[in-house]
Amino acid sequence: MVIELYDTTLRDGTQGEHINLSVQDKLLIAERLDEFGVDFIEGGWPSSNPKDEEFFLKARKLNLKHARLTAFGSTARSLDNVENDPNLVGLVRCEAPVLTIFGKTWKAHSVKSLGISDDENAELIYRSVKFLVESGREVFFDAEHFFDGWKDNAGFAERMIAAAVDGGASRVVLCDTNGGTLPHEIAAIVTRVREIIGVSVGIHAHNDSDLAVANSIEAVRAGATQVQGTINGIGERCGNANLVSIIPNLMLKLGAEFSHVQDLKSLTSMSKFVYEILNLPPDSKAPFVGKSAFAHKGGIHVSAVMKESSLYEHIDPMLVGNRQRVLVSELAGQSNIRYKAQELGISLPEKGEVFKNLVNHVKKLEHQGYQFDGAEASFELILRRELGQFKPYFEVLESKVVIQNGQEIKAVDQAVMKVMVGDETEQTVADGDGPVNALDKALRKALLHFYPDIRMIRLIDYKVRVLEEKSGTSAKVRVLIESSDGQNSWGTVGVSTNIIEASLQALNDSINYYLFYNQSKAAATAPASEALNS
Ligand SMILES: CC(=O)SCCNC(=O)CCNC(=O)[C@H](O)C(C)(C)COP(=O)(O)OP(=O)(O)OC[C@H]1O[C@@H](n2cnc3c(N)ncnc32)[C@H](O)[C@@H]1OP(=O)(O)O
Ligand SMILES: CC(=O)C(=O)O
Repeated sequence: MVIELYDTTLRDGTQGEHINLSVQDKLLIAERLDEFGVDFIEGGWPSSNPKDEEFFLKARKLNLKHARLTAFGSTARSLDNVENDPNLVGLVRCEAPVLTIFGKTWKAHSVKSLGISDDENAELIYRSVKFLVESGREVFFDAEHFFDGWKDNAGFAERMIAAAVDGGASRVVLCDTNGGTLPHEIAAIVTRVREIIGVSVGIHAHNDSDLAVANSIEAVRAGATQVQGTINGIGERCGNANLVSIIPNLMLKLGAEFSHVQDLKSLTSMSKFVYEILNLPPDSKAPFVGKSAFAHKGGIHVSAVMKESSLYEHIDPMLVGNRQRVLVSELAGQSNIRYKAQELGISLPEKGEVFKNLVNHVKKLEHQGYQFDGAEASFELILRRELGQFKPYFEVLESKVVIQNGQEIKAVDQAVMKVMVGDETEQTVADGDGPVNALDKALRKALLHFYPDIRMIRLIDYKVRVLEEKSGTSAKVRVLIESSDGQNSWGTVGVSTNIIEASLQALNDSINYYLFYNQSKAAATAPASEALNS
């Protein structure tokens, strides 16, 4: 079965809260969708705003390999003015080869929203579609609220899609506009429509019941041959059906084919690309493409996955361009440690006390508040230290932070740091914007003389979590920091009742980790750590 992929990220996707795309953003996403193999790219509603107008103007220069650009709009506003309706005229003028218009197929909408009779609504749909078809375009009809409309008054709903087909629509796309329909209802209604209509049927589902992906798949199983949706499921309210999940489910589980999607290896990078353009953080829990989609934490799972991945993975992550990961935490068993060691290229004995000791050590530390699944670099240092492969590059002998309050002049905090490297000691003072910044600066300043490369390290994220809220200001805190050298990033952790001390632990690990890899690199040992590339 060959299914048409219709992407509406650039139209319905932008109806989602916090989503805003510039014309340039839209052009970039359109090119990427084409590269991936999407059949139809709905670029926007040309007459509804100047941005979409400009997009269609500029999109004429896109060199799309497979995809056909599609413009969206509504039926005419009035039967008196169909041929001069600004929205329909705008669709014709935008020069998109395919035009999709939506019309009312739920009687309540026709009556309450448009205030017209059944005959008038059917006529509005028929004449709007016909006008566009006569302009020489292919026209798809989005049957808005079709499932709610059909359940309320099937005769009305079916009459409206028949009017679209009479007008020349080549696809009737059944829309679950309010997203409240259940999968078994979708299957039954799509089956019924296929029996009575002479054109291909599509599905456009919204996710208000968290069922948009399931509903789209049910529609395909019932014979729909076009699937509409958005990348990462963005869209009005709870979003549209997520193509990033629909595509691999259809291809890998149902054996469906798409005309231009050859393989799915670029699915994960396409999802990330769209998040990047949207300036939104990727959803780590996203099925198929999220960072956690194939991340195993429980020891039982890891033990089995090491024997055979499919025991706890529904597909091979590489098929969609993702990868398997193993996390180390208080829920780990010896298998997790063995896996991480293998990943780091560390050879360990098959059996032995070392695993047991490490598991117990990690569990104890997590009980104290450490969290290693966000701080894999700190875990790696523990592992290597236990194996005698790592010795700290420096020792902090003394640290002191002076917090200044000033109302008239800008308050600047100051840190004093004394470190020992080999037999040498170094003492420095540094000012900072806040105590942690002062501490960070003082530590680097003290070490720079010994390790000039550490000037490359940047702190890119700093998170503090209070662990025992009931203890008030004497509560333990966990500090997680993410550092980067511009190419790689790594996470480290510190825990203490003193936020400065917790921060210093995390900073310590961060610098030690960097130095370890930098020196290994110098010694031509390729770093294999996941943490370094997370
Ligand atoms: C299910 C969907 O997602 S449909 C797409 C929804 N997307 C959007 O609305 C985004 C773009 N929309 C817009 O920019 C504006 O709403 C516009 C330009 C389309 C219209 O703006 P305005 O003329 O100011 O009208 P407004 O938005 O207040 O109301 C919508 C009008 O369209 C009418 N309308 C709604 N559906 C249809 C339809 N299928 N056919 C014809 N008219 C329709 C409404 O009845 C209402 O008309 P009224 O003002 O005479 O009551
Ligand atoms: C057309 C459309 O976007 C909908 O009915 O949801």
